[in-house]
Amino acid sequence: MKKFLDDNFLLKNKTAEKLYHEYAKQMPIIDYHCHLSPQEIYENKRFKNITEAWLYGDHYKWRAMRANGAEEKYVTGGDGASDYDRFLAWAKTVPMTIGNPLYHWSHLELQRFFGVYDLINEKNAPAIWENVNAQLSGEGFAARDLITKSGVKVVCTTDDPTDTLEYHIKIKEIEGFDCKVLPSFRPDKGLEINRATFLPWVEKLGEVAGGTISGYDDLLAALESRVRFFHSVGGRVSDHALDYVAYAETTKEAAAAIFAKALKGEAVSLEEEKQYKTYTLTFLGKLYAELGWAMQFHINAHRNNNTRMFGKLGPDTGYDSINDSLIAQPLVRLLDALDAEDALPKTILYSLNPKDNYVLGTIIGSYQGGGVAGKIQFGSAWWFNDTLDGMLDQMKALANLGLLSRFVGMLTDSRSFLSYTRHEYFRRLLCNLIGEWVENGEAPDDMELLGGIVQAVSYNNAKDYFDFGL
Ligand SMILES: O=C[C@H](O)[C@@H](O)[C@@H](O)[C@H](O)C(=O)O
Repeated sequence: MKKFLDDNFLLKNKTAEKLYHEYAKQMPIIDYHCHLSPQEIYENKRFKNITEAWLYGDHYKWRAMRANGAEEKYVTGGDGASDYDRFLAWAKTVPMTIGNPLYHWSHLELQRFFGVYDLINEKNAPAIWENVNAQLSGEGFAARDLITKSGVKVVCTTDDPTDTLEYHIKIKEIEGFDCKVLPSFRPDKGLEINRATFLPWVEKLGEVAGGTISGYDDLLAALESRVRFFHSVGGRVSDHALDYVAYAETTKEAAAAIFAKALKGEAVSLEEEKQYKTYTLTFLGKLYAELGWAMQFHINAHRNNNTRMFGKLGPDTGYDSINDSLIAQPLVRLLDALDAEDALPKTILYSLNPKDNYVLGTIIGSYQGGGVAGKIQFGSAWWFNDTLDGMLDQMKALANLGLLSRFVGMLTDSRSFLSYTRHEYFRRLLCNLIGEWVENGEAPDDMELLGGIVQAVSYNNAKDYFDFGL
């Protein structure tokens, strides 16, 4: 029987072991999509205990704790629940997460950052609490230490166009911090024309862009000015949550008329919403292409399902799920509208629904070119799919349909500074997948070729693909 979480964790043959230990393991990390706070990075946040580091913002853990019957006060705090109470509730939950990546991630994080090899459970909780907190209170466990220890060379945070990016600018001045912290342009609030957040956001955009937005031309000019500002601070990626993919034939005049209706507080139909989103997103896509950015589409999330809890806790609190909208036709038409003008930027397509794996894996082949290897990417298994099965399915679909060798690889998409072990998790799976091909005679035992591909998918492809200036 294989020992739990040993050096050859997830590596089931000698070739896989060789590929991981001699090629993947030492590669740095480019985490091109996450939700870390640039302020916490700049201020070099210290964590008062493992609860703050683990449970203050991780809705993956929150979902598991709720499913395990933990009272909400132990999940998201409040009602007098102490940090130790919350940690103990998590420690009681972990053994019940067998089969969920949380079980592996939690133990990997204890091992890699704190040298703790105890199983996480109620019995060991007091000792883990004491040991880890003692380390967190010492040197080497502040936010930037955890990034540096993990070999991270780029962190792309997720930022609203109205953000001042003050912390990204300040971080550039920090001596000796060998990691770029770059903003990602996330203009969802400016696309979601039918949400309550839209008009307040337009007003704020006008303020930061230096002029009242009284029409669609003003909006587009303001969006462009913010894209160029993000670019000036080092931003090279955008990110769009397309909970459904909108496409509708339209014109600038039609989009402008729809925007004018919204400004007046008039109802905008779904068809009009699609027209507004289509024109605005293609406007942005052309700008991304001009600037050499990579455009990310995160598709088919079904968000904030629990109205009662959304009212209490807000978004990204563990009440989301997978959407099952049909994406092929609108997505092809959106991408083709840009490509038709030779203005399709580098694009990374993620869907939360694995039913879309072969749809995305084939759509990307329709728009490759421009002399850019892997220009259009099938993005890594995302959120509910960054599991062993989900990541394997995505990589196998990409290998079957496109070029796994040109994949820009994993990201954490996390709000926790301890999540970099997700890259190790991914790399082990990648090495085992390729190792099995070799052991089965489906790939040559050519370690120069395969080791090169492993290092490319682990780091070098992302280094070449994104214009991060590495
Ligand atoms: O892995 C989970 C993610 O952090 C999830 O919360 C994000 O994907 C967020 O909803 C987004 O749209 O960027």
